[in-house]
Amino acid sequence: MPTPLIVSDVCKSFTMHLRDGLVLPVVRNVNFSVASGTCSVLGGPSGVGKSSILKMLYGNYVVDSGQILVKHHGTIVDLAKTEPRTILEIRRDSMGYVSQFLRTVPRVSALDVVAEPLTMRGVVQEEARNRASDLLARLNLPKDLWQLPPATFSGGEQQRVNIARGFITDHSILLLDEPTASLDAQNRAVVVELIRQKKAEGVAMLGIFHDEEVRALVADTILDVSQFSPRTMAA
Ligand SMILES: Nc1ncnc2c1ncn2[C@@H]1O[C@H](COP(=O)(O)OP(=O)(O)OP(=O)(O)O)[C@@H](O)[C@H]1O
Repeated sequence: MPTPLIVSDVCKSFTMHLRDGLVLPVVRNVNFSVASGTCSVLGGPSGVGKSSILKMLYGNYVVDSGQILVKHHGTIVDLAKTEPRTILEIRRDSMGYVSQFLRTVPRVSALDVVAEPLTMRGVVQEEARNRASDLLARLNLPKDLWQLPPATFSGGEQQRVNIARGFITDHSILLLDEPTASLDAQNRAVVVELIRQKKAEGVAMLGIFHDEEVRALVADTILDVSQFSPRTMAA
């Protein structure tokens, strides 16, 4: 499959069980694909459903209907219908996600937080740590922080640990949820360079970037999510 991510006729609504089962439709008939070596950016106004789409694609939100086809171990899997065990396998081997905020684990050093996606896939610890060091250095995280757990790091430092953790793998699909939100100009430029490198390696990326300058530098396509919003359809 030259296109590792295809989203077909996906609909999603939220049911508010504490509000007498009120149903809030969020997106309808979502159709798009992301080709290898490209970065598509989800656009549209606040609340239109951009983050919800990323969360559906990562398997955090269940969809009402439609298909989310991902390339995994040489086959095509419909993530919308597959079992949780396969979703975890897809996350480990095929699809990465850089969230806006780092979920810290007590007592695990920043270096090992970054190295973990590789050790989980069987890379020996020394090599994984070397690759983690390269990325942390590239992202200008001070070396004296590498052995510390990131819980007390600043917002921008935590985000850089998170970016390093997301970019360390060779996943063929990468989802990016505002990876540059808390970064200064120097580190934003590093992230733009990392994204370009992933494109050259053939990775299919889908992201949310509110920073227009970064968006212009990385986006091959901008997908206006308003076209999938029942609210704008009704307006
Ligand atoms: N877990 C949830 N339960 C109920 N409603 C939700 C949930 N997650 C999102 N929503 C609603 O879905 C709509 C879309 O939210 P979403 O976060 O996807 O928008 P967005 O386009 O990413 O917004 P922003 O640019 O402000 O981050 C909003 O109206 C939001 O209130």
